[in-house]
Amino acid sequence: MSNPFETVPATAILEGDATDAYFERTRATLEHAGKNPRVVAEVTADQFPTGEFDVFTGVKDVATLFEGRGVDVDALPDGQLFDGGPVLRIEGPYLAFAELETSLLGFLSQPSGFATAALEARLAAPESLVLSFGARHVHPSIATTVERAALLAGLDGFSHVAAGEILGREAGGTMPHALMFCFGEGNQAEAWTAFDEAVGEEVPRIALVDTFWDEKSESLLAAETLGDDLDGVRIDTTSSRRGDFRHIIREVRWELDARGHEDVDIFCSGGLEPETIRPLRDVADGFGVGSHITGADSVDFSLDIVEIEGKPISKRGKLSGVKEVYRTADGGHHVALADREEPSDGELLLEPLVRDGEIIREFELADATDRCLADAEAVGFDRS
Ligand SMILES: O=P(O)(O)OC[C@H]1C[C@H](OP(=O)(O)OP(=O)(O)O)[C@H](O)[C@@H]1O
Repeated sequence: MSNPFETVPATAILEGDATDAYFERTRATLEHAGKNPRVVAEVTADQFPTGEFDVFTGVKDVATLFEGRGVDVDALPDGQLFDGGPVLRIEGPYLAFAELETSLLGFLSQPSGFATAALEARLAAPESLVLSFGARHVHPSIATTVERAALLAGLDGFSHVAAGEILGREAGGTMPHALMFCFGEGNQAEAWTAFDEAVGEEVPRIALVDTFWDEKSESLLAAETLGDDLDGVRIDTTSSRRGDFRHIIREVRWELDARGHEDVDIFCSGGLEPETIRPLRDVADGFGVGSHITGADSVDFSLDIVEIEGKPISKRGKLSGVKEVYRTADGGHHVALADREEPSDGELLLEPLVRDGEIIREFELADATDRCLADAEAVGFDRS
């Protein structure tokens, strides 16, 4: 079978078949009527600033989508934070891109949601190791999307191997409860020893210590078993057994230190949210975050024609006319009509992405991460 998982292939996306049926009917109707007006269309989430910022990403795939199409596209840089107004603008004959709307919005909406949630986790523990562990919660075909969004928001790593091969980054992680089960209760030391003997020396020795006995007992046994080979322990305590999770971590820290294991790090995972990470960041060394990122709401972008044959137009509730968005010196997000005076301290945010079908922007993930973290500071991104 050529498509055993029934996923939409890249060829269908590029050819405009990954579209809502009514766009095909729109093409048939406009061609029948001999209409193909020159338009300006804008992608927005909120017409006016709301005071809440989101991370913009997915624009690399949008550039690929529009390559070779006879239109001009401007967009925010990858990783830019935004709050209202256009994040992307298309100019050209409407039928040059009509069917692309569905994929265009999909490429932006879900990844921007992932990246915004990942930024929340990142800023909940700025000095800690924070890893993306949520690939298991999404369809395998978008695992790379999740992991790229996590890296863009500044997370330190991720778990999905195939995504790592695409992104050019080594996937990481610790060990699953399944490994402990296969050795059985009472044989935890055998499991950790076998792991230490079996995996490459570059792999951190982080023992999972919450499977059968309490976290302190298993942590001390792991330290006694692996000695200086032990890099850390992972505590993934099920919520029904957590109680005062911070106290558990402090107790494990105390008992490890009391026995000379100050170098053994403590990692936490399991249903972690920014509000649960913040109280742990001074007692734990790292966090694995999954469902907070993968369960993020998509950013509700829509594409609206705002000018047609040079004249402003909009549907009720939307704002007509070609706009620009600016980062102001006080970290604000200013939206204004493009033909009006720009704010004196405003930095224009929309930049050329595609010109007459040619991609004219480079995409370096590290640059996007730097931009994301710098802008988060500039705007005072705070979801606490
Ligand atoms: O989605 P989140 O809840 O934030 O966490 C994702 C973590 C937690 C989960 O633990 P388990 O479900 O116990 O899986 P495993 O036994 O494989 O560690 C698994 O280790 C993932 O890496």
